[in-house]
Amino acid sequence: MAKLKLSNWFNSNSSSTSDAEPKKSNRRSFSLAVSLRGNKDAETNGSATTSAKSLSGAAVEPQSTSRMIELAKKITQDTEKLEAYMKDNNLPMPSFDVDSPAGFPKLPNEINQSRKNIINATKELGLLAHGPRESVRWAIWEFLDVLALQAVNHYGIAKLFPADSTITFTELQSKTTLDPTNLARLVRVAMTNGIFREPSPGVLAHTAASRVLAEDEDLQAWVGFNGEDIFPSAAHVLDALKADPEATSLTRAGFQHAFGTVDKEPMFVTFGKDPNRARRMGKAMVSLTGGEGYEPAYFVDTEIGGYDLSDIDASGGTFVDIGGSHGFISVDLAKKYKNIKFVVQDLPKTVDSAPKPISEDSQVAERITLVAHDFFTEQVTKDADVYYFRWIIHNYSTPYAVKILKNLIPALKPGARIIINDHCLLEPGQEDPWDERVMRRMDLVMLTLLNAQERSEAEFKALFKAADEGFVFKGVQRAKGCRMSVIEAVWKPDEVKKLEAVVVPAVVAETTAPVVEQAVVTDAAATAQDKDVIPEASSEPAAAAGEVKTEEGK
Ligand SMILES: C[S@@+](CC[C@H](N)C(=O)[O-])C[C@H]1O[C@@H](n2cnc3c(N)ncnc32)[C@H](O)[C@@H]1O
Repeated sequence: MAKLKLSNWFNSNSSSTSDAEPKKSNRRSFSLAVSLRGNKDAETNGSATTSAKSLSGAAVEPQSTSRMIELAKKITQDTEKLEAYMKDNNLPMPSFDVDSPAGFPKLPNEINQSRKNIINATKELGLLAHGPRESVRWAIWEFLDVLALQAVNHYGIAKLFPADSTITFTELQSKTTLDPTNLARLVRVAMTNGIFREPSPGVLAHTAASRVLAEDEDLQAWVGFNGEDIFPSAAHVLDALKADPEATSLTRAGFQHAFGTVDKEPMFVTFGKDPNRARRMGKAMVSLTGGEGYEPAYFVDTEIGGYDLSDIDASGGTFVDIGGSHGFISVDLAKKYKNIKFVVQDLPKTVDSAPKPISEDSQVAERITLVAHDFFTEQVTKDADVYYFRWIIHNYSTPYAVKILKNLIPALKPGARIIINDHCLLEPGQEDPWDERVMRRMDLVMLTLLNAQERSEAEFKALFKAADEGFVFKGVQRAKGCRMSVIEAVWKPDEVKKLEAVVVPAVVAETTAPVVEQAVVTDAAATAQDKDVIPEASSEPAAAAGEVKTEEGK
């Protein structure tokens, strides 16, 4: 196998870039380079160059039928399977009609797989039918779909007329500040995505999609947060990357460049000053976590692959839900496990606004304690059995994430488990294509808003190692159908002492993992040079607003 030096990759990449600014060692590039090297090796092995490839990059067996026909057949087979299931179970067929259901019911795994196959194969077939040049030409116009949906949602157009009636554009515009022409232009683009229809010229009617947008407040918040907070921020990511190629600062992401807050405050602080915006983001998160692949049951319910806490239950142990919001995961866990004690930690405002009691079931409520705690300070709940982070670590670039883990150490007893519940990225092409699209887009959302990131298993492993060698990485597990993974380490400070006693030969193995780990250790060491210094403690008002205080208010 040909050996490729990382430096060659960086050089060849940088020579092809049009931006001439000097390139600093980019912390994220190490893991990317590892992926690139892996793919390149596969290609030089010859396997990938001799046969056709699927959209995910997997080699497709050479066949007499073309890839297009193969995909078309697959679409037919899987659609027939889905339709047969729907008919057999007296379920309504998917349709754009206004009275069609807003989504599918929970489908058996096999049928849901057919549904995913249809989504993936139609995407791939569409790209092939467009051809490369046309695909690229029109891919960049997807922002105009976003623009139309952003405007439709902003003006609440779907809510302006009843689902079972029609309205003329002229009448509709009298209910908005838009003029009829501009209203029609925006709505007609949304119509190309199945949102509204125009049964006769100048007359608007609902579809199932416009109706659900009118009815589902969490979905409105999701579209609003994405359209009005993330979309403008995304348009400024290039500015952010040019100014700070390392992209680790919480106050220099695309968000700050878009909203004029560079070096002033992290996004959560901005939101903390604007209750409407903060509320919209909160509701958007409800919409996301209620969506397919993110349901809490995937962590709680062991029958569908959830995490087993029965040994902690048997010993009446303690589970700490750090940044646990209003404790909904702990409530669900407390219903299942009757002996575990739960501590839900969050910032003071969040703790104060939690429902009281936290559950109607007193056996559940009496075992859950809510505590105001800032995870950028030393952990206050000592000797617990599990320290759990759900949707927390992906909000932070490596220097911050390392700091959060380090803050646990004074509280940890040997054997304590640290569980991160986040996306865990696979190598490109190994994920279901639909899931991969969602997860990789989420990675860019993290970059856009927070200069943060989703991580691979190697990156999580390196994160724990950079925090302390006493965190022994246990691995990653993931329930089928869930996009989130459970990433686990165990605190074993004695292992470090044992390791220190062993003389390690000075041989650098040619595996990829140490390259990534090296990169992250460098991260931690470089922290002190950052203008965005990791705080020792995050005090009010920054902490109350959901984020960290940094040097000079940055
Ligand atoms: C993305 S939400 C995740 C909430 C919950 N774990 C879940 O799975 O939905 C991030 C949570 O972290 C909390 N948070 C943000 N900064 C914090 C800090 N410095 N210390 C403690 N909690 C914090 C927020 O208030 C919020 O509840």
